[in-house]
Amino acid sequence: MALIKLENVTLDYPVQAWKSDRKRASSGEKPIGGQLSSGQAGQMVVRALDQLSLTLGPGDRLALLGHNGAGKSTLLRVMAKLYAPTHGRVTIQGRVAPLLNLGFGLDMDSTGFDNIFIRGLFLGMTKAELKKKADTIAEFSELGDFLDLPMRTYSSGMRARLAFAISTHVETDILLLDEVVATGDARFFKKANEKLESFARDSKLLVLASHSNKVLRDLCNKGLLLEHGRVKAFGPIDEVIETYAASAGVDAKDG
Ligand SMILES: Nc1ncnc2c1ncn2[C@@H]1O[C@H](COP(=O)(O)OP(=O)(O)OP(=O)(O)O)[C@@H](O)[C@H]1O
Repeated sequence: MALIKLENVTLDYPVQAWKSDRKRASSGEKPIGGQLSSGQAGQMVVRALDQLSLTLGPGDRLALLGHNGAGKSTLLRVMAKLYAPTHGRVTIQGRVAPLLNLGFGLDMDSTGFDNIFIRGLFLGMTKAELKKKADTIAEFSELGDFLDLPMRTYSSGMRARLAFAISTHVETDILLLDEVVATGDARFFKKANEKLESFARDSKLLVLASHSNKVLRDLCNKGLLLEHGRVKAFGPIDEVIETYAASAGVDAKDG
């Protein structure tokens, strides 16, 4: 069973009050960031998510779209239960594997192979499960002898491969991805796509944030367009990409 239900979810980040007399060029009509305002007791906040409601079930593959700072990563973190909402309710049913930050649950001084166990345990796998799957994960990553070297010697694409290989071999119902799939090289990207497609075919639930329309079109069937933390559009992926492109004044075929 995979379910994500958000009811009127608002998330405020408290920030240090700032004071500046400096004149800055305004962003004009171009949307950027969440909403800056003063919250309770005059504390300044960035409202990253504003009264967001959404229900996703098995087979839903949701793309998160929107300008820089629209709230995509924050929404993924709320779905991963890393952040509790300031207001509203979040209901998650099923096991969740978040792949949001490539450093998360990885130890840079340990080898790639040891990190399969470190991150696997972090994602809720048991030692017995990991013993069975470690070789398959290692093979999927195609890192070969590099698996015996400390992870700090890896390029970001190599780290992404390993983190992706581990997260997608966990027995999970919900996969949350932030940009990372685009990190590997072209061939690994294709393989990663196929893995995600088979994941989605098994009626699992996928939520993915990316600025690449191609990635979103290939992997997702629904889109959610955020603007300053609010839902601007929700529906079939192609329609939402069109809406976003029209509002940003670019061609939907780009990117
Ligand atoms: N730790 C934090 N403390 C304060 N404000 C934050 C923090 N993290 C994010 N924000 C603010 O919340 C808003 C939403 O940020 P978020 O990272 O969710 O956007 P995003 O849509 O993922 O952006 P991008 O496409 O640039 O990655 C932004 O205005 C950002 O400045």
